[in-house]
Amino acid sequence: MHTSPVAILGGSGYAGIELTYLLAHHPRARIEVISSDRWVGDSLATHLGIEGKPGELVYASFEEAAERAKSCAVALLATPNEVSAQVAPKLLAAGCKVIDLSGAFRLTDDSSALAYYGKEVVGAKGDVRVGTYGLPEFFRDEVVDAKLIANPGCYPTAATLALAPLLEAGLIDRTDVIVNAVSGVTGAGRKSTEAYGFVAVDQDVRAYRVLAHQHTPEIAQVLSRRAGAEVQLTFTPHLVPIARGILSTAYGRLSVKASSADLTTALANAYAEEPFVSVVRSPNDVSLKQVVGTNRCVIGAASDASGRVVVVSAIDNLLKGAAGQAVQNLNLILGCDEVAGLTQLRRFHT
Ligand SMILES: NC(=O)C1=CN([C@@H]2O[C@H](COP(=O)(O)OP(=O)(O)OC[C@H]3O[C@@H](n4cnc5c(N)ncnc54)[C@H](OP(=O)(O)O)[C@@H]3O)[C@@H](O)[C@H]2O)C=CC1
Ligand SMILES: CC(=O)N[C@@H](CCC(=O)OP(=O)(O)O)C(=O)O
Repeated sequence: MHTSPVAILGGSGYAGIELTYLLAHHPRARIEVISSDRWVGDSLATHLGIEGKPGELVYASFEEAAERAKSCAVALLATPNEVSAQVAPKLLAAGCKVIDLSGAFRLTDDSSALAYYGKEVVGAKGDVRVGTYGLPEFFRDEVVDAKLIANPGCYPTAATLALAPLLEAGLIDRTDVIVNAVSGVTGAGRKSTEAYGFVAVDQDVRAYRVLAHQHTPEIAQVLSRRAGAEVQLTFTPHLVPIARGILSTAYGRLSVKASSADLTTALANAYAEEPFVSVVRSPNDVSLKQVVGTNRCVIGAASDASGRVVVVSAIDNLLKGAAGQAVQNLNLILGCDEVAGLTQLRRFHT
């Protein structure tokens, strides 16, 4: 079967490694070039145990890979924001489509982009300001024809999948939405600083970047677009001592009378045709073990007599929150089955 050549830049990072596993034996894409300055010259077999011909591919320096990527059909960027901001315009100019896993091209509002990502990122983007937001469940039709896809952030994927259908249906008040979420440590990338080391995170839980996290404007942007009016949001992320996974708990207020069953039905109807989103009977039925190692998002909602709404959702930050979603977008761009390469994933349900 015909396979399209793709490039992975940032192949040695947590997200890049997941991309490599997902694409090494993909039915419609083949990794033509992959970058890692730390592993340059080594093979995929050496570091990841990938078998057969794909395992023989060797990591190229970023500089070389970025050049060779220009002749690929699609480049997947699993690089820091400022690196993506700089390289994406060059790849696009050469005719290569880009799926960027960083946050560099997600925010449509320039002042938010500047405030949360800084001059270095915004300045490097040139004329290419923003990408098509690659959340297939909401923007599939745009993704199919996109040249630059801004792959969503991990927290925004979990939070927006949970809340958007309820806001769209006018079931919850858009002026007071709260999201608390916990993330595993891989969410921070391969940082070797003391703050992310085993001793620092083990037996500890903490909130971080309170009222200042870069995913706040991203979640608000997507929810506002779906709701058709501005959504006011407070978002607080927490770091927990697990390797991977995000569990998001969203709070809202009913704007009309609706039972837990009504909310569950609204979500189930919204995602009835979605291969990667499951709606369960109760928020108590959502857990990380259901999703880690898969491209799935599991969602459960409930309301009480006071009008309080709670929606819990879970994803694997490295799959539905990063590499899995990127491959879902790649499948759409390549015109193949959206679930290609994403259905045989492992689950850690022990
Ligand atoms: N981790 C997560 O859960 C998620 C991550 N993302 C985003 O995906 C991107 C990758 O994240 P993650 O895998 O966690 O990050 P990592 O820190 O684990 O990996 C970063 C990768 O980028 C490469 N790299 C680092 N600096 C440079 C540079 N200056 N020039 C070229 N290459 C460079 C590294 O390669 P080497 O050192 O070998 O050269 C490595 O392969 C980031 O933008 C992140 O925000 C998005 C959603 C979720
Ligand atoms: C635990 C942890 O540190 N998580 C990261 C997740 C962000 C991320 O992965 O970056 P994107 O914005 O590209 O999605 C953070 O909070 O910054």
